[in-house]
Amino acid sequence: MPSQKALIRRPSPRLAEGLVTHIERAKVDVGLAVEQWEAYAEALRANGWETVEVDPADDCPDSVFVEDTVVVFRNVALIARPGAESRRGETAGVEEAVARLGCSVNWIWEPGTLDGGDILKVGDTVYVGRGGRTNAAGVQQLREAFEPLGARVVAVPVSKVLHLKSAVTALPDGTVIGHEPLVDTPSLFPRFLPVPEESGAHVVLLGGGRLLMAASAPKTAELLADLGHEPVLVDISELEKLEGCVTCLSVRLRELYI
Ligand SMILES: NC(=O)NCCC[C@H](N)C(=O)O
Repeated sequence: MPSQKALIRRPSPRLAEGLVTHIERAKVDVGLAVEQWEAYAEALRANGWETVEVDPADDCPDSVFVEDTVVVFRNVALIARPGAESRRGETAGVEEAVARLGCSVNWIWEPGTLDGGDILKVGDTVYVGRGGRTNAAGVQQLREAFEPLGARVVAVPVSKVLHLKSAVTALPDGTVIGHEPLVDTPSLFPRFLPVPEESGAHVVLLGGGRLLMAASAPKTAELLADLGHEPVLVDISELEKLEGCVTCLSVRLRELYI
């Protein structure tokens, strides 16, 4: 049976000190952020996902954005080497969690840097954003790790947002969606659908046509509902103040057979 597990990580009490790169810093209400994170986790569970909490990393302000620390393809978990030094302490706990779940573990090594938020999987195609956090050595190491497993790795420039998946994600049918002003090269994707809001570009595939999306993208939710999808909205406003998206708050383990 394929597993339906999702890794999540409780926000650090130091969350408000998290990094901000492409937007102005705004005051984060940590109590509200924790409530929003709990509602996000509940939405995953209500839609058939078993949530698995990685041990908290209270000294790492950005640790709630667990997606950035690992990329899973088939049964292999590639432990990232975050482009921001302040996030490197996040990976040890995640390595332990994926090993406990039965993944084979591999690593990005110095001088490579790679953030999980720069990876978008569409079937066996693995898009990787070469931007502020993922460097050329990281892209090369990703190829070496996943191409032997059947992945086709496609590198994509990212210059306008933090991560590739801040700019684009994909619908269940493989159509890539993005807010065009923030996508460097939409023509790189075989099917591209522009969406009207920045956070509308972020969808988590829950299964059965359901899409977990941020409440800050109501027009996109309407557009996608009109195309026969089923948006499930969650308010993550406090996490958005730190450039977080619905995608970066979990790692779905879809292909792990256990
Ligand atoms: N995958 C993601 O979009 N991650 C968001 C990370 C936000 C965090 N404040 C950072 O700058 O690393």
